[in-house]
Amino acid sequence: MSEPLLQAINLQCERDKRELFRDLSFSILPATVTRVEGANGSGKTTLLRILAGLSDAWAGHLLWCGEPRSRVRESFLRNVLYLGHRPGIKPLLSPLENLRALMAGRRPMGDKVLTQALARTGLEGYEQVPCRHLSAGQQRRVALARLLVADEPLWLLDEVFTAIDASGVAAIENLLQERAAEGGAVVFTTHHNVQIAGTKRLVLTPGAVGYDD
Ligand SMILES: Nc1ncnc2c1ncn2[C@@H]1O[C@H](COP(=O)(O)OP(=O)(O)OP(=O)(O)O)[C@@H](O)[C@H]1O
Repeated sequence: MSEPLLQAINLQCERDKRELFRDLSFSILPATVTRVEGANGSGKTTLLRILAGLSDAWAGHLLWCGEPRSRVRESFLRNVLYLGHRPGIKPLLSPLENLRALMAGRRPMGDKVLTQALARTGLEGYEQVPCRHLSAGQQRRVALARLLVADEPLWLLDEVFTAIDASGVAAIENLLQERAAEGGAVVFTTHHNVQIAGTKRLVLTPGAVGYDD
């Protein structure tokens, strides 16, 4: 069996004196898709932000490729892609400019490849339009184009299906499944009814956590 990319051991998180989770342990293996589930406010976004290294409001241990994450932070950050529940798109910039910005500091990539990624998300003809003139779903698609040019082995995706139409949802389902088939690991949250074969479930409920191992 392959080694885990990410291991969480006895994670604990409290917000405003309310415990969101404790003794939360799980492993994220290559070639897997994991869905984090739970009611509104159960801590899904909080957990993804902790896993992405964007929140310090936790206790416990996180290992990246078997090493304490804090010791290999740079390597971890190079190898993880996080898309938050807001599209993170700059409204004054065009889709192409936004995609260039989302790729900043990563693998250099020419405009031709980025334009093709935008076209695959249905944004052909909108490459140069300021994003503030795009619909909510189109803005979300700009962020999703980032996935099409991603080679990071771990994707952490918070509510990326929001505002996406039915054909877009099906395309993302396929993309995540393909990603896992290529050996990548995907952890995602959604309130949508999403079907991805073989998806593991990590369920956050107050006082208890379920995980398919
Ligand atoms: N920065 C913060 N400071 C204080 N409390 C916070 C902070 N961020 C989140 N919380 C609290 O933590 C709890 C969990 O929030 P979180 O956004 O992780 O839930 P969620 O499961 O993603 O919810 P939803 O399904 O509604 O998106 C909420 O009660 C929220 O108020």
